[in-house]
Amino acid sequence: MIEVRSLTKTYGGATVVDRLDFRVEPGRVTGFLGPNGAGKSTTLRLLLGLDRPTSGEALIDGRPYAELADPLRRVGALLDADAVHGGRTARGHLRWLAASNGLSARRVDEVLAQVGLADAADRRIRRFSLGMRQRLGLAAALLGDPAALLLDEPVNGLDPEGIRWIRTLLRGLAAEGRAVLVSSHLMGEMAQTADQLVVIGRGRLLADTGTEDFLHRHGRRRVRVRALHPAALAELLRANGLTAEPVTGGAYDVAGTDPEALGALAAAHRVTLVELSVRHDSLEDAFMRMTADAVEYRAVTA
Ligand SMILES: Nc1ncnc2c1ncn2[C@@H]1O[C@H](COP(=O)(O)OP(=O)(O)OP(=O)(O)O)[C@@H](O)[C@H]1O
Repeated sequence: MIEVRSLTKTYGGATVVDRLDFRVEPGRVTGFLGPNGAGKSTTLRLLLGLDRPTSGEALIDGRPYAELADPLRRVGALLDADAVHGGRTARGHLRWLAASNGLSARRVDEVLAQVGLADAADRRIRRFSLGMRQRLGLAAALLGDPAALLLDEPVNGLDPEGIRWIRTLLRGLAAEGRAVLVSSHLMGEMAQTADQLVVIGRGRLLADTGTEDFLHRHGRRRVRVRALHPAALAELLRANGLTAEPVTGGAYDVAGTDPEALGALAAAHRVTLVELSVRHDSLEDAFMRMTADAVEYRAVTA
């Protein structure tokens, strides 16, 4: 199990990770989200013993990474897919990793097949596309058959087929009872992949909740309505004090009401509706709303 307790990291005077507490439970995919610079990579690096906490703890199975006797069997990680020697072949790279960690060479071919690289096993890594390097990084993470996985942006650079493949892989790994922590900027993807979301901003925990619950709490629910005569509808909404946002095609998204009430209102005023439906915010909308205050550098828009 992966756990951070009051984890804090400062660089110079800047607090990058600020008293962070969360756990990554087995059997679930936990999405690790936050704006650029929120501290996600730093947290993963602290968990993997690549940096030391200023205070607090980053634990794998109750111990700091450096104290694990057989780290590759406990936790697999993908931080930077380019951190490999380009002159090696995929098989050569994994064999070296297996040998230096006391793992069998047979396992190398298993993970190459698992990530779909069996046919490219003897090609030099420098000739690999980014997507292939991501797959190789995942193969390395899976080498020790670990109970926990820490993956930093694993879908970076993957095409839609690759993204779908990773989603299926991660869901399968969680279904096998592993704890999977995955950072990503692709909200649509996280909404489909993660059971749980840990959201941080400026190093602090903003949310640690189920994906459905997050959407329920931070996403808005609005009614999309479109009328045969948009001007008549706009006037009706205004006259009834309803907040309506115009969207494409002469439709409006209306807050603070439901389809039944809006339909009845339109009927009572003989406004003919041609569309009436409930719209839920996407995870991206909900995330943007909740992290708006925590964005370190917000783009200035005209
Ligand atoms: N070794 C370091 N020395 C000084 N500052 C650092 C160091 N590593 C990270 N930082 C700073 O810590 C902050 C958090 O960085 P981090 O990479 O953890 O964020 P992130 O959430 O992973 O961001 P992104 O989504 O952009 O990858 C940034 O402001 C970064 O500049």
